[in-house]
Amino acid sequence: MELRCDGVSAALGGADIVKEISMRASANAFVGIIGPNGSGKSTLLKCIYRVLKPSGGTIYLDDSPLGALSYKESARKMAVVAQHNYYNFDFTVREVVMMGRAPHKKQMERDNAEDVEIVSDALRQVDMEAYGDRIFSTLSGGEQQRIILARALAQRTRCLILDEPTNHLDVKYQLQLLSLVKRMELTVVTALHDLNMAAMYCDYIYVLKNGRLCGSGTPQDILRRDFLKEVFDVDVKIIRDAQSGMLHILYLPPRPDKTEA
Ligand SMILES: Nc1ncnc2c1ncn2[C@@H]1O[C@H](COP(=O)(O)OP(=O)(O)OP(=O)(O)O)[C@@H](O)[C@H]1O
Repeated sequence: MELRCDGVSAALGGADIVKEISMRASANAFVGIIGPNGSGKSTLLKCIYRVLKPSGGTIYLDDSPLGALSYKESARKMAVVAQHNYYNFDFTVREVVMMGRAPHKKQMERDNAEDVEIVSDALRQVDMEAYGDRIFSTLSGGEQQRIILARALAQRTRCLILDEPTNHLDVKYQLQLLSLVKRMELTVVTALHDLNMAAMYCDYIYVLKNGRLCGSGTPQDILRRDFLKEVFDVDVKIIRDAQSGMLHILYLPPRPDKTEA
């Protein structure tokens, strides 16, 4: 499944936050969106997962404009791991993951044996099968994040949208989550802060600054010293591992401002 944004803009509180963004995640590609705080990554993703209506442009899933699909139809094609997940009721973990099955069911249709199996499978994939009966709100931030991924996996979609999915996760589970998603060969669009994770997992990266696209390319194209300085205002050293060819970004502390002395 391909996901495409054609000149997408979004406004919030009367301000233009996302400005004419065009991007594409081809079938089964792992695409990262990076950029400084407030650059518009979440806002663009919210347009993609339909909690925000773009003020301009069109988003396509394959050849269907999102607006032509019902919410249920798009939820059968695209699952989301958003940044904040709160429930007003004390749902168990299993109930939360079962919500991922809703787009595949008629109103009031009961959960069947296949749903139960899919939910158990999703919990197993995120290493949380022992937590099924726990109350979701009592889990730690990282545990909740893994359950929200399980809910998205239980949706069994070909496209996955992730907004900072590694927030709250310790390094083992950061690697586990991104490796799991990568192995599944879905079309993935994810906002990421960690540039080393972006280097490891992304096939292609889009860079946002002040709501505009300011670069795109493979990790090798994008993760360059001068460009990262320009976008993030940080000094870095880029190291390429001789064996794996993998890029590592070493952050250098800011130099003291000479005028301060
Ligand atoms: N409801 C709102 N009204 C006005 N401005 C908003 C609203 N929601 C978000 N913004 C602003 O839009 C800008 C982009 O926010 P967004 O959350 O998309 O950025 P981001 O790139 O995801 O940031 P971060 O890396 O900090 O998560 C920010 O400056 C934010 O303050």
